[in-house]
Amino acid sequence: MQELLSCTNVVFHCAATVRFNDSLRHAVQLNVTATQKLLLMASQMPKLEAFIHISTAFSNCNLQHIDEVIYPCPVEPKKIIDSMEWLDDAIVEEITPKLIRDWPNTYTYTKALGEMVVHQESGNLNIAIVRPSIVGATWQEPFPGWVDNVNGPSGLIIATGKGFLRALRGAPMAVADLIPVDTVVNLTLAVGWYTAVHRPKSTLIYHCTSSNFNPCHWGKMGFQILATCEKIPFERAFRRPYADFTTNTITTQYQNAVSHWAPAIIYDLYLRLTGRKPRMTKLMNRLLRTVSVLEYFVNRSWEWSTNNTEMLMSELSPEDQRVFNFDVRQLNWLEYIENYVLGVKKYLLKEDMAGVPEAKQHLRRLRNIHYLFNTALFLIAWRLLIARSQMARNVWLFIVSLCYKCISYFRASSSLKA
Ligand SMILES: CCCCCCCCCCCCCCCCCCCCCCCC(=O)SCCNC(=O)CCNC(=O)[C@H](O)C(C)(C)COP(=O)(O)OP(=O)(O)OC[C@H]1O[C@@H](n2cnc3c(N)ncnc32)[C@H](O)[C@@H]1OP(=O)(O)O
Ligand SMILES: NC(=O)C1=CN([C@@H]2O[C@H](COP(=O)(O)OP(=O)(O)OC[C@H]3O[C@@H](n4cnc5c(N)ncnc54)[C@H](OP(=O)(O)O)[C@@H]3O)[C@@H](O)[C@H]2O)C=CC1
Repeated sequence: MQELLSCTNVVFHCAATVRFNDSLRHAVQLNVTATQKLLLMASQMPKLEAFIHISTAFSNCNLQHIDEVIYPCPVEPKKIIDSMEWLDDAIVEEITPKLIRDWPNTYTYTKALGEMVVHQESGNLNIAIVRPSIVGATWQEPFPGWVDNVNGPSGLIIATGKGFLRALRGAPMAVADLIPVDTVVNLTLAVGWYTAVHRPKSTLIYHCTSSNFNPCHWGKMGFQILATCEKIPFERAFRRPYADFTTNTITTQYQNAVSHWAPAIIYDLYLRLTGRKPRMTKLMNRLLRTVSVLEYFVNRSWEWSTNNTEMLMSELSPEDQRVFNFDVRQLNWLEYIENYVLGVKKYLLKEDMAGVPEAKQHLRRLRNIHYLFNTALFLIAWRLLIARSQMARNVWLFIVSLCYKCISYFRASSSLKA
């Protein structure tokens, strides 16, 4: 502690819980109280030049247009921190929806409270806030596509590539504000430099977002994820990668029943019959729970103003602009997403490129099983229909007699030619 207090020049405060469904108590502890404690600690650092707080572009996701300001919270963070001291877990659980109001989860709500704490308790500290949007794999450094956790889209890319996720409630034309992790790091370092050297009079907020500079949509992103999974498939897929966006509750429920639950139940039945432990329904349950907490962000678009980020870019020397590049106007989304999917394959799934031919062969087998299964299903349905309906029987007789006549005609015409 003594060494930290006496030697630190710049604090980058990134630590947080990023789980959307964390209990309010835990999220407040990590994202609000810890921020307060770190500010207190920072105020005892004589050599401190800058304190950079990492928030999220979604800390005000209850608004549609977000400016580079700290918005007031309905209940003072201090009151929330105090109440966590004496309220028991059951009561905290009960009042959570009332406290978080139109924030979709405890994560975004407590990140907003964290910003307020920074604003109220910064004292004489030289502070800046960075708000990244949805952090994705690297764009350039140390190499394209590097990723090390399943947060954000990465987990859903795995689920899509392995053929588990077939439909997602989302708006294909909604803005997908993804930002590569190396861009976030570069911008954060540049903010550290600017804040320490230029010492702005007020706390500056930097939106580390892409849509203002180079917008991309979920439709385009989903399409490229599928195209890459087709070209370089993941190993041992459950089904062929195919997915689509659904737009209303009825189609979502239909897709969940037909494309998610039915295959999982059938597969588990097959596992049981072959003496193995069923696991697919459990996995599907977890996947759909994850989807349900993420889909809020795939159904809406936000606008972030980026004046401070643009100002920072113009303040850097040409050499620093190159070394600490955060200009996403140069980013090619299709190339980036392809590298992202390959990074997920390599660094998260630990799959080797040497296994690609076998993975492709596996997809061909899955396609044949799919055709066979659909044909069998159709024949069974047809057979049941014929047994029950006179009209279906008449149609069936008509088709059979038509086929018979065609065959007789071709036979007769070929024997005439001979
Ligand atoms: C025209 C063609 C169209 C084609 C369509 C194709 C569709 C293709 C798909 C496209 C992908 C689109 C992706 C959209 C994703 C949008 C993401 C938006 C995110 C907004 C971010 C806001 C920015 C931030 O500031 S926050 C940082 C992001 N935080 C997170 O992502 C955290 C998310 N995770 C959680 O909240 C929890 O972990 C939760 C709720 C998922 C599960 O919690 P639970 O308490 O049940 O258990 P855990 O112990 O936490 O985890 C259990 C288990 O799940 C794994 N897991 C965690 N997160 C994910 C994930 N995102 N995806 C998959 N799996 C996940 C976790 O690792 C655990 O696994 P174990 O094996 O048990 O360890
Ligand atoms: N991922 C995203 O899409 C976005 C993330 N952010 C923000 O970026 C920051 C980093 O997030 P991300 O890297 O995604 O999340 P991770 O969960 O990967 O990282 C969180 C970090 O916080 C540390 N941490 C958690 N709890 C504690 C604790 N009690 N004491 C000390 N350290 C702790 C973790 O340390 P350890 O590894 O030792 O557990 C880890 O290094 C967060 O502030 C998040 O709000 C903002 C926008 C988007």
